[in-house]
Amino acid sequence: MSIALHSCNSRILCGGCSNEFNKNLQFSRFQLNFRNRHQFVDFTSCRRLFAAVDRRKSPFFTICSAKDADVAAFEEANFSSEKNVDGELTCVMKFGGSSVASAERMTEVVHLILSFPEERPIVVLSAMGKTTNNLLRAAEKAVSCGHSSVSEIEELAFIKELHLRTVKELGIDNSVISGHLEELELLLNGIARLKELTLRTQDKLVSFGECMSTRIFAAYLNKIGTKARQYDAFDIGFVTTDDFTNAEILEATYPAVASKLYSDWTNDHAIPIVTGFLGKGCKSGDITTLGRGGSDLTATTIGRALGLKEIQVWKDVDGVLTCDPTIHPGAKPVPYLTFEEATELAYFGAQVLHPLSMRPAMDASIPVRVKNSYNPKAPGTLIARNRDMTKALLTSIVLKQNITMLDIVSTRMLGQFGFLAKVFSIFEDLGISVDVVATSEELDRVIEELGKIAVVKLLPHRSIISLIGNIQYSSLILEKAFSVFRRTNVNVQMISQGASKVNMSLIVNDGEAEQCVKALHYAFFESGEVSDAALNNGIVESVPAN
Ligand SMILES: Nc1ncnc2c1ncn2[C@@H]1O[C@H](COP(=O)(O)OP(=O)(O)O)[C@@H](O)[C@H]1O
Ligand SMILES: N[C@@H](CC(=O)OP(=O)(O)O)C(=O)O
Repeated sequence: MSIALHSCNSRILCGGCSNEFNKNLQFSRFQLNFRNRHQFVDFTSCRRLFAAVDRRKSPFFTICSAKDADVAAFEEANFSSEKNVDGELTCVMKFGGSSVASAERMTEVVHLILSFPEERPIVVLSAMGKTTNNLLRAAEKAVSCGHSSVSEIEELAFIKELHLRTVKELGIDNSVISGHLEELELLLNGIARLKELTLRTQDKLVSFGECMSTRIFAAYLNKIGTKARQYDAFDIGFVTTDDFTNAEILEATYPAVASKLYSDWTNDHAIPIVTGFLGKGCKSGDITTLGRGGSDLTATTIGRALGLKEIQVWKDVDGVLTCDPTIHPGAKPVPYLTFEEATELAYFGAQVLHPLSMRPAMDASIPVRVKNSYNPKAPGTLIARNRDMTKALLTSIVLKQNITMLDIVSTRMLGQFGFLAKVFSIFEDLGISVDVVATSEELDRVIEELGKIAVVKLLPHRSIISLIGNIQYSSLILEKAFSVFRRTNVNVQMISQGASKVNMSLIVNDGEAEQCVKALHYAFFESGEVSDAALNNGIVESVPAN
């Protein structure tokens, strides 16, 4: 006899089961619903599987599936009344630094969460306001100021004052963070004594931001009578590489995190409040961070781990916008994006999302909603696998400034093969990504090596303007873009369409870049001229439509 199990939106279906299995179903529903793999198992394996589920209380197993038709019939017959089981965790809500910058903001966010009674969220928080930046500045100062002056570091005083004031205003006991503040000062003292800040120490240091914001938030929820439980991501299974300041999340994270959060939730329904941005190095066992803005990635990782129905990232803007609002205040929200578009946008410099954050959501096909915690009624941006591209022309304009361009001209005979291979192998040997040479030391090493085979010209102070949109209409987009460049008298120095289906990048001088973005934005999103042209060409308008 064969048993078929199927996981679908937090439901486990069990075909051909004996009553014995049905008894276990309630329990296994939580344990088994986060893997999207399918596999048939026979009766004996299934029995063993459930026995193991019972023994370990925190298992993760492959989900098994019957043919769709069998599953549908079985679902109808057995579980039609159980589709929304009360009490399951439903979504992730991530709030960035700006959303939890003060006691007042935290209170608003708490009310916002409670205004969705149908949701049982896992909450991910960043550090309060600009705490991460302040911690980094404090550490820089500690390196040079001498240990006796650490207590005078302005940023340390600011961090202490902000957190103590918040705790006081929320009416919570100081003890939720006082130990962390003391430890933080001790760590800064250590840095000052050693006159050195390693990347490992830097990660430990910035972790205080998220560790404190989540403790304050959870304590406040508990104080007002909503059960909450604080988690440090590095203690619940977020395992990463040991690349301090830019660690990568390892696969083992998914089952571990799901297991921990589900079993705690099953035992006691307290809202999980998880630190964003942090992990634990797999070899070192030390605290790592996921790169700036990494809390978005924490949120999508949890969403995938638990197979939740939605991941919400709450920011201080009405969603992903047509360009950076600090460059052009006329930026408008983009209602829909694909994962691919959101990834390109983030990768090419839109600060609104972490560049790697879409990956887990994409893998598990979980929609990501970008919302404004200051304006919750705004619809925000919905990011999903597909959207209707027939109406999409240009989605967003992204600017990355202060780029150095390298002009590499071969000193060998024209047409000599292998030149490009050599160029790329130099980057590979140095372990440096071609388009992201981050530090000037890296650049010096690259130039030294390239200088052996080519004449290398450094062209600093350049900007990359990325046009994220529907490359199917690339000629129309470029025609419009170039007419803007011509009108504004700007010479484009390089253009790259690359393999991406959604992005075209252009390089201009830094000094001209912002003016270009504004003019492009006007042409594509404000003037209506693209719509006319598009209509003449038999296609439709530029997004967003509103
Ligand atoms: N295309 C864009 N759409 C929306 N915001 C953008 C865009 N480009 C840059 N930003 C900036 O990103 C900020 C939001 O991201 P971030 O500061 O990481 O938020 P949070 O800290 O709340 O997670 C906005 O305040 C805005 O200034
Ligand atoms: N606090 C970290 C992580 C983060 O994601 O922050 P935010 O959500 O405020 O961008 C940072 O500033 O990088």
